[in-house]
Amino acid sequence: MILTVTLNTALDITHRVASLRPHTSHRVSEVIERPGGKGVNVGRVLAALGHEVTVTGFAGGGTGRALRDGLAGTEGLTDALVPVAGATRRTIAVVDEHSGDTTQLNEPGPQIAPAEWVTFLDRYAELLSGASAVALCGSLPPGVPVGAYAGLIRTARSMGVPVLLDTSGEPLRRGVAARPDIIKPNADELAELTGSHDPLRATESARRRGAHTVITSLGPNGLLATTPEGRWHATPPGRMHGNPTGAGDSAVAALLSGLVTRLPWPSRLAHAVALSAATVRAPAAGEFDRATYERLLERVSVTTAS
Ligand SMILES: O=P(O)(O)OC[C@@]1(O)O[C@H](CO)[C@@H](O)[C@@H]1O
Repeated sequence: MILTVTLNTALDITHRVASLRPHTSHRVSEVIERPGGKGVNVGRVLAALGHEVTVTGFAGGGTGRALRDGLAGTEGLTDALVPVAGATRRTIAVVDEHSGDTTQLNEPGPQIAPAEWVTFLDRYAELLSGASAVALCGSLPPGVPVGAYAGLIRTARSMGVPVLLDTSGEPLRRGVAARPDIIKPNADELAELTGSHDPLRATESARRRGAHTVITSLGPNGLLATTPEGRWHATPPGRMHGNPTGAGDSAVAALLSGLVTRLPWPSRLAHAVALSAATVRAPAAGEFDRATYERLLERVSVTTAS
């Protein structure tokens, strides 16, 4: 089983508008509501790829109920979310159909009480004992200590479970110092972590700080991977138009899938780029267009980076 952790789960609302203009009102042409938060999206994609996956983190209130209802019945996915008194947040993605741009509004999330955090830690250790890999994903809700991911990484490492971290800011900085197996920042998050805007230098700096492998997402330009076995740049054949929300989560799903099935790095990266691009073609995060995924897989270019 692959375990994904989303401490700040979300009910993702996607609104489509003809053209987004500040200071005006808009008619929404379509509303999509889906269970979300980065690790939840990773879990949904992994389940669609045929993996057994367990999602944990927190869920509460009416939004938490809607999120859990949305997960129920997903084949291969087990809901091990810890109930909390506060309400799960909503995140709003507004897709501008004219420009193709997406604007994201992410609420902060519910206050997590100290006792709820302790309950989560117990559940996490229990779940890890049956996990082949774990992904720690997304922002932290209020009340969760800023060093939370560092502690979760240390627990996973002490139990011999490979751990991937996908977060930003101070939680990323502290998490990296706990030596995760893989981090997957985007170029801005990596620059913030290392102070360097040169992606190759920045990945080396992140590795010196503790990350074993750094997979940097370069948006439409693919992925740059710096691993103990080598460095690669994987690029899609062309630019995809659609909703990019969740594209990074699909890359994480492919990296975990490649990790547990022991795919060589170049193939892992090809899957990650193709799946990511296929997610842009789907209406919401946590979903992908299978035909696009299969078509692109043959056409992703993976070259050695120097
Ligand atoms: O606020 P966070 O935790 O950083 O990101 C949350 C979020 O924007 O990320 C996903 C897309 O990656 C969405 O499903 C989700 O709502």
